[in-house]
Amino acid sequence: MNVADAIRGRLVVSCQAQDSDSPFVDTAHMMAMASAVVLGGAAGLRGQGIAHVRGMAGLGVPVIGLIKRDTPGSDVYITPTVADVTALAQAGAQIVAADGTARPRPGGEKLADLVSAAHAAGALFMADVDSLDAALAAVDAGADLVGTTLSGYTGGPVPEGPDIALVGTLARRCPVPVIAEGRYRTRAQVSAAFVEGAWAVVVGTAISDPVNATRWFAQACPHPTVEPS
Ligand SMILES: CC(=O)N[C@H](C=O)[C@@H](O)[C@H](O)[C@H](O)COP(=O)(O)O
Repeated sequence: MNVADAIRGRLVVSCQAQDSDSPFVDTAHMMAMASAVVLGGAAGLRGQGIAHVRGMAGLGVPVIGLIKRDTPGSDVYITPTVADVTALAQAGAQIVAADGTARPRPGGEKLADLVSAAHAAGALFMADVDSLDAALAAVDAGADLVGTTLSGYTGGPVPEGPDIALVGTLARRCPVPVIAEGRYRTRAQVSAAFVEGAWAVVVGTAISDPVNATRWFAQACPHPTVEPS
């Protein structure tokens, strides 16, 4: 079975430490989290950074790897460069995810350069997009999968819920698997994405980030939470 087929119709869990002071920055702690979600039925993992990707690659399910890094003069922060793509594939990511928006990349590199680097290293390429236009351009550049990961994050306020409508639009217009990702918090949202044609759904924060998930619940309480400094 190829890697894309292994996640078809199934849940992928993104295991990322969103806060620099999260205990899950530590690779051993993150491997405990990743092992737990595999035990619970995650058919794939999405991981950030070489150390975490290398660890997750030993857990027996496909890994979507990315590197988040700020780059001077560019808004692109998910796997900005060709070198990042190669390093992730060499660390064991069978799918490398990178920013697939129309925003200029650092160093003038093109999306097609990143796709070629992934393929040269034996990995598939997932374009994290924010729109139909970006998805179509990514497919033209050779992307193997497109994800709605960056919808809501490239301008204006970040919406509360996932962009399920974009999943449907991409599924109808793109000849590659469409991965629903970004702000999936409930089982109903996951089911709705599959109805719209999602190939797989990625859930992150709601499952694997207890720091931010705790904040959501704490904010619903009548007394404000004072977070430890
Ligand atoms: C926008 C961006 O940088 N998204 C990142 C992509 O890898 C992660 O921070 C998200 O946690 C991931 O996409 C899963 O989404 P959610 O945690 O909402 O389920």
